[in-house]
Amino acid sequence: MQFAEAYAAEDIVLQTARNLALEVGLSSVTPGAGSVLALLAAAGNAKAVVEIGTGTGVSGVWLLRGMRPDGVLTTIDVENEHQRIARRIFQEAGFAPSRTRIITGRALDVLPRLADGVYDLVFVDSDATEFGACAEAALRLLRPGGILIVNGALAGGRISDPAARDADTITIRETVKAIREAEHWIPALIPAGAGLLTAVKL
Ligand SMILES: C[S@@+](CC[C@H](N)C(=O)[O-])C[C@H]1O[C@@H](n2cnc3c(N)ncnc32)[C@H](O)[C@@H]1O
Repeated sequence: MQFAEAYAAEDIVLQTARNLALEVGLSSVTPGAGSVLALLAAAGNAKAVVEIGTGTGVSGVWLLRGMRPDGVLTTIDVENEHQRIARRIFQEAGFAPSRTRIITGRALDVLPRLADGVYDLVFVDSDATEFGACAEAALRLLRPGGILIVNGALAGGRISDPAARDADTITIRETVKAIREAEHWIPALIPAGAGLLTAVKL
């Protein structure tokens, strides 16, 4: 696992974004998880991507690096201050402002305003108690063949501990189960970083 994380080398821009996240008390996707985001964005030839939980832009930069050169990342966060940092990071990473659509607001208020069936990838990395609702929204937003990725799917190692009954773990457990059982998803749980629940929409 350590080797896999170290294999995904991060440049100075990503290191800066990661350090700024720590300064404001935020977690970011690990380098290993980030490299999976770039891989899946590239494999899906992603042009239109939705990210829920901009943070300071670590995952956004990884996604943009995997997306098509004309792709647009729509990224949502409730905290304007986090997005202010992310905007600077995207610029420092060399992405034109036209490559990002940065929307400030609560995910469940913003997602209904986004168009149906036109997105290639939806990445969820915000409030765990809303993961189920975000996954449902993703089903509407994604085109057939589009990819859903939910970060934090291992619930900090608590996912398989039946004694863990906190709200976050319960929602994550229910979301992981619902996606495995639904006929419209082809799922895989990738144990990179905090765990990436990944599913392709049929
Ligand atoms: C773990 S951080 C995201 C890190 C980012 N994806 C990265 O790897 O660089 C979670 C972010 O979700 C935001 N957030 C929390 N609840 C939210 C909600 N209901 N709607 C939108 N954003 C939310 C927080 O403000 C925070 O910036």
